[in-house]
Amino acid sequence: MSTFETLRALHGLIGDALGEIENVYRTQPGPTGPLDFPSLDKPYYKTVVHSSELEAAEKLTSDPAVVGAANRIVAACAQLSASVHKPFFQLTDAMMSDHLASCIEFLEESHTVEILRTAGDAGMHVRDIARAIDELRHADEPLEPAKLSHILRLLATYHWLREVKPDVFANNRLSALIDSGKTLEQLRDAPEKKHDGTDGIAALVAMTGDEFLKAVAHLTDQLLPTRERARTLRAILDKDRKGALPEKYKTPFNLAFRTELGYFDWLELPENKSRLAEFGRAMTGARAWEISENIITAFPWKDLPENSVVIDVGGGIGSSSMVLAKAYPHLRFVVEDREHVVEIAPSLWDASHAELIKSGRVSFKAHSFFTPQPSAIEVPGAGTISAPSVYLVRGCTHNWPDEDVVQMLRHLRDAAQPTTQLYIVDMILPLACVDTTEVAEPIPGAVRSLAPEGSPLLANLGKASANGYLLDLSMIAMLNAKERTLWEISDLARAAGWRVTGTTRASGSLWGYTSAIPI
Ligand SMILES: C[S@@+](CC[C@H](N)C(=O)[O-])C[C@H]1O[C@@H](n2cnc3c(N)ncnc32)[C@H](O)[C@@H]1O
Repeated sequence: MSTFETLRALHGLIGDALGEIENVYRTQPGPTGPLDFPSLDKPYYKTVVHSSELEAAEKLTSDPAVVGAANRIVAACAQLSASVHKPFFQLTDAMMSDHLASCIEFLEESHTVEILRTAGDAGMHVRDIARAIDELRHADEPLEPAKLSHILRLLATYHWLREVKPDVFANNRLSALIDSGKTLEQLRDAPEKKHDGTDGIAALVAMTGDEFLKAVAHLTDQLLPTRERARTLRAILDKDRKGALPEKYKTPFNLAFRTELGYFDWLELPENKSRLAEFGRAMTGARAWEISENIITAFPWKDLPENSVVIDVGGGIGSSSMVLAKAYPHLRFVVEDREHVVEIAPSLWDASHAELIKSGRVSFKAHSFFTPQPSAIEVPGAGTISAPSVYLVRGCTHNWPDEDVVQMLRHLRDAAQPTTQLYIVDMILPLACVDTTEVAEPIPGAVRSLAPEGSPLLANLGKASANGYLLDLSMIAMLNAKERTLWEISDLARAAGWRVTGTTRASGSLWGYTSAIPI
């Protein structure tokens, strides 16, 4: 294929995929004609009541056909850009992409999205935005409107806001995503409650914009410790510490935050109290990586007998258990996590979930997954059981190095009955080429490529899947851990005494739902 033929094929893919999306919308007529795709210029606030037409249009964006076509568009556009953009501009865009993350962190931390919500489509002048930020933050030093306008313009350039007219900015569909839904009064009077009772997206921005961003910046320093720049940094840290310890800079996170503690231990320091609460909220926000209904249908929950017990291992504040408990009233959930987490978890749920906790359908228990499961578990409403029907391990294996994952799964295996199932939910990273890995035992659900047969797209859909590889690097930087391929997960499970029996992928994302049974 000549380059022009490849470019034309990518262009054709975009046109075809757009046609598929239009078809889905055309077959779902709204009250005044066919539904239109949600506009990038129009904010869609989750806490505001919308017209039934807008809501239907928004809902359709999660339709599997739409998600699939949208991913092909994103992949093809990125490949086209990379092909035709001057390489130097691609390079500088990439090398300074952290600026965009910093500006989005600023947007969240300064409550600019909530301020702009009050201004509506007409937007607000940067002078007034700066004044409003100062007021909300009880600032001693006024924020410079000139700097603010440059931050907001970078965001507008990347479609994260709109510059309506010179120095006047308004929210759009992307910025509205990080709206906490709180009023300005609430933010002024109790900023520490900004993320309480929210979908956690704003908390996810706070966590990734602070901890992840700073940690990843030290990746090369940590991996290539002898390079001169890294030596300078370490010399400063060692001086602070008065004598280096061999293990202290195990992760880029340790270098960035000048700590010898692992991330989770560090989160439990008294000075990180708000970060710990934010982490729990951010995990709720991380659910947006998958469509929340996916976990409801990804495993055969409905086939489990009445009063079956699911242990949500490393379940955090219970984000998955709450969704499942609402969907399956016949099941009982025990959320196990670290003591500090389960202590605060019940207080973080709003009234609509409190009943699940009060009735005992969802209970919390302090337990480290690196210690053996108890041989008898007291479950409210189900009595004493020796092993649950299911161990659910969501978003945990990616937090740990291989040997720790084997230990975690081995403890579950040791406590399991022959009928106990293990459900692992984490990203499953495809390769960037067609997967021709030769395996002794094929796994039902494994795929060789996510791209349409014969298309010039990367087998993992490139940019459309990039968030999985970005999260992978975040895990390396924060925790010396990683996201894994299906074969890596399967090998670790086997080493711990489990056999992977199948996997499915969330529509349009890299989230994978993997089932295993005791060997
Ligand atoms: C990425 S979060 C996932 C939380 C939850 N499963 C979810 O999907 O929202 C990882 C969880 O592992 C918990 N964790 C870390 N170390 C643990 C340990 N030794 N024992 C139990 N849980 C632990 C953390 O507190 C955190 O809640």
